[in-house]
Amino acid sequence: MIFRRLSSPRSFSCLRHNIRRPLLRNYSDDKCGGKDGGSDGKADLRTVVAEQVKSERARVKKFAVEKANTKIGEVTVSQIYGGMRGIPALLCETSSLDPEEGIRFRGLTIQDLYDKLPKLECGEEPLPEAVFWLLMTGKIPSKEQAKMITDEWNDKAELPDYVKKLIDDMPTDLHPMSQLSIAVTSLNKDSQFMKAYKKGLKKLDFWKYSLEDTMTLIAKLPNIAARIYRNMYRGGKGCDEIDKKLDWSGNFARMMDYEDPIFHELLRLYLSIHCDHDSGNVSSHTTHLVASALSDPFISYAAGLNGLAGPLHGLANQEVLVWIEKMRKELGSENPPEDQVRDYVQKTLKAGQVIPGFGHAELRKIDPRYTAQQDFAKVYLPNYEGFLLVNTIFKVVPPILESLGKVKNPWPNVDAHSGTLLMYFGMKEMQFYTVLFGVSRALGVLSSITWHRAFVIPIERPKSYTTEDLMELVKKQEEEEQKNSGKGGKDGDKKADKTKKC
Ligand SMILES: CC(=O)SCCNC(=O)CCNC(=O)[C@H](O)C(C)(C)COP(=O)(O)OP(=O)(O)OC[C@H]1O[C@@H](n2cnc3c(N)ncnc32)[C@H](O)[C@@H]1OP(=O)(O)O
Ligand SMILES: O=C([O-])CC(=O)C(=O)O
Repeated sequence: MIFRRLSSPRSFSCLRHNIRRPLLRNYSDDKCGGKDGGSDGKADLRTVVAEQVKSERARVKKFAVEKANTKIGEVTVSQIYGGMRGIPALLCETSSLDPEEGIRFRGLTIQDLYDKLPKLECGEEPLPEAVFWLLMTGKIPSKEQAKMITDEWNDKAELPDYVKKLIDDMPTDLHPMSQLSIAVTSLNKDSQFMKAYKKGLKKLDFWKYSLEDTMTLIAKLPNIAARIYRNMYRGGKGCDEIDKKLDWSGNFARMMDYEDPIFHELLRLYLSIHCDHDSGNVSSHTTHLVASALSDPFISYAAGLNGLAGPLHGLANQEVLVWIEKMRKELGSENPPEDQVRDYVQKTLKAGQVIPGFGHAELRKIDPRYTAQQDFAKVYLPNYEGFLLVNTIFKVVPPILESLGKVKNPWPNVDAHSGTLLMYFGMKEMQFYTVLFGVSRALGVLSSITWHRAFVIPIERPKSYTTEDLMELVKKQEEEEQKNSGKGGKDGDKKADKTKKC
């Protein structure tokens, strides 16, 4: 799979051969983006969503009532002990994950994001603002609509003083994901959802106030994350003012002190592709679970961030670089040869550790988010030793994992690539990488909260069993089956006898 960037002449004339361009500021005049985004391509997000909520609510209600008793799956004991793989239990309007093909955002592949979403003038990467519009509405925004999102997020980006102080007072050796989660949690002081709820908000209006909190939260995320970054790695120095001519990613990059327009493009790509991965993954499911108790969007998303901070989930992008750096140190080379990398992989496995960035609980092929990043690297950093090493690892790891005979997916996931790209542009602080993932994930999980509230989905409360209860349940079921097959056997014998007589 090769993403548009490689074949697009625009990428060569505008960016690739002109790397020292000033910051990208304007929305492009090309044909990307359409009238599809809302009636005439001019309607604002709230109007478009309000129209959709009316019609979708009725459609979903009709379906859910008419098909209430239709079975769509069964649950086995192994699924209960095995992390609930494959149990069809969750709703996700914003994206769907096919194990072979990878993610689709509201039906669009990553390639479609390149082809269809509006971009900045001379920009190649999809704009996260446009991705957000897509996730919220299922429609492709016009440039004007994407710009409305940029403008609103820029207007709301300023942090309250108490949040600035809270971040500044945190120890700089506290993991940045913990800092992000704490800062986001503190924002719920001004949650519009909770304020309205306390006054007796009607269920059917829950979504409106969730959407308001969503816009406030996403707008402030770059400011929070960049402040954490500056405190931890720049001695608290640097700019925290929004440049209203820049987009969400451009401002985020600038506040972290990255001026290179190609890094801004990388951030647009990064923040677009990490946004959503259906709702079964830990961060999305956690956010949904907590939100189902009518916790406000700030604390629900903070809960999701805490899940993202685990090494088997989002923290894997940090772990990949930690692992690569250890390998380089031990092998004494920036780009060690294949046979040495192979030995190092074997050594990691023998030590009982996983190879970070490989494998997936749901995907069964190369993650298209990995491929999108690889294509970016092929254009902008083809000879970078870090990228060459990523390619060597890509060659070496899958056959080894396959040979173990137990790994269901030996291929790289999104985390196998992201850190190396950041490293190339000078972001060497690996601990920070998952923060970028977390900022992006807000786009998907917060859109989902709004839609789940529009559909008035109740509090999540699946049934759980003790092992004793489960054994008893299975025993009874087996007895029942035996009894039935016994009956079936007798009937069957009679039928067989009749056939003989005939
Ligand atoms: C954004 C994301 O969250 S993407 C995932 C990021 N995480 C990583 O990259 C960490 C490395 N990968 C892994 O640990 C796993 O592949 C996971 C957590 C992603 C998926 O886990 P599972 O669905 O349980 O994978 P699977 O069913 O293939 O596991 C079967 C066995 O293979 C092992 N395995 C799976 N992936 C790997 C790996 N990359 N390296 C070594 N062993 C692995 C599992 O640990 C398990 O071993 P066990 O039976 O001895 O316990
Ligand atoms: O889908 C998953 O389980 C993990 C993942 O890749 C993501 O959340 O982006």
